[in-house]
Amino acid sequence: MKKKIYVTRQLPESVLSKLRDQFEVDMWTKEDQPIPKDILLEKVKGVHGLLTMLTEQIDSEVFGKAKNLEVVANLAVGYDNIDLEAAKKYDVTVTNTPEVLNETTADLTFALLLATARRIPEGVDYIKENKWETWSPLLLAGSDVHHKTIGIVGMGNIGEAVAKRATGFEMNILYYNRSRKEKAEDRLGAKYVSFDYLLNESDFVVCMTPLTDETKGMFDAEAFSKMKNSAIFINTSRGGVVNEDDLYESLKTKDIHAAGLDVFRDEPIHRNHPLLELDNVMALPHIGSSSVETRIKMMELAVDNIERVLKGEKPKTPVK
Ligand SMILES: NC(=O)C1=CN([C@@H]2O[C@H](COP(=O)(O)OP(=O)(O)OC[C@H]3O[C@@H](n4cnc5c(N)ncnc54)[C@H](O)[C@@H]3O)[C@@H](O)[C@H]2O)C=CC1
Ligand SMILES: O=C(O)C(=O)CO
Repeated sequence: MKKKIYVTRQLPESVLSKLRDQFEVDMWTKEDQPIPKDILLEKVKGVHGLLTMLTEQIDSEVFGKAKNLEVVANLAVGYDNIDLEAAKKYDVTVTNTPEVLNETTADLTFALLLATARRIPEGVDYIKENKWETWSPLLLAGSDVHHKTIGIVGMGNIGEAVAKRATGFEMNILYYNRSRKEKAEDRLGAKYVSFDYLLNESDFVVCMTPLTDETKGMFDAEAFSKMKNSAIFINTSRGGVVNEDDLYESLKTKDIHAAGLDVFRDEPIHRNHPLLELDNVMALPHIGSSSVETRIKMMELAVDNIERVLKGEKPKTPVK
């Protein structure tokens, strides 16, 4: 009997065909919507492999129902949606998709930084709304990026790729990380500093940490109050690292200058969310790694991980 795999969102057949040859594959296909929890809890019964999106909470309830489960392959590098303790308890391997998305996510992070600093969306709207009457000296004047100080919180794979882009803009690079990254310092000229120093000194504060118990809400009123009034905050990691009420207050009172956000505590962010009312917020719908090439690489890696585990081999990218 073939082992069973359940995929929680419709993925291209070109990627899944590799699995279909060897396993029985079923998939949630409804209108590109996340699978409702009650259906997921039914579907996982009897499956050996689960290919999940970051929209699913894979918690002890799911593990408890999935008696045959051997592997959860998450289509993301972040795995805060998966209860690792429960996975361990039920002896299930968890895999993610690191590295293949580094450059693409760093591109988007830097694009968001540039767009927020130089007010690009406002410029686009200005023309579309037929407001442009003449060139004027301070029309939509933004903040410079080149030669400014960027502070990267979480100097991991993507943090380093962001720093690499900052070198092209001849920026002064500060970073704060759980541990010092001496190789990155040598290669990128980045300086390891304390969290407080980074907040005090940076013109751009970029968050690139995973969401963990430690990082949850680390960007709160106290952190924002330490930033310059001219500081721009960029978050492409996870919304949960930010206290969104505190961010709103800091932006509203111009305690910090602006924010570029790709991620939110609750996704999709509600259209009436106060942050979206602010002119100094640029919001994107969690598209950091979203280029066709990279998303396909992520899918291929997730498929490869599932295949390996179900064949009794070591996966390429297990979550440790
Ligand atoms: N917006 C998007 O579409 C995307 C978002 N992400 C997010 O970015 C995160 C980072 O991804 P990678 O760079 O691949 O991960 P990584 O594991 O290579 O890097 C994370 C870094 O954060 C550091 N870190 C962890 N806890 C910390 C703390 N409390 N204080 C300071 N530093 C801490 C780690 O030491 C590590 O260097 C992912 O976990 C994910 O949540 C990743 C890809 C796309
Ligand atoms: O990989 C992740 O963690 C994402 O957020 C989407 O690529």
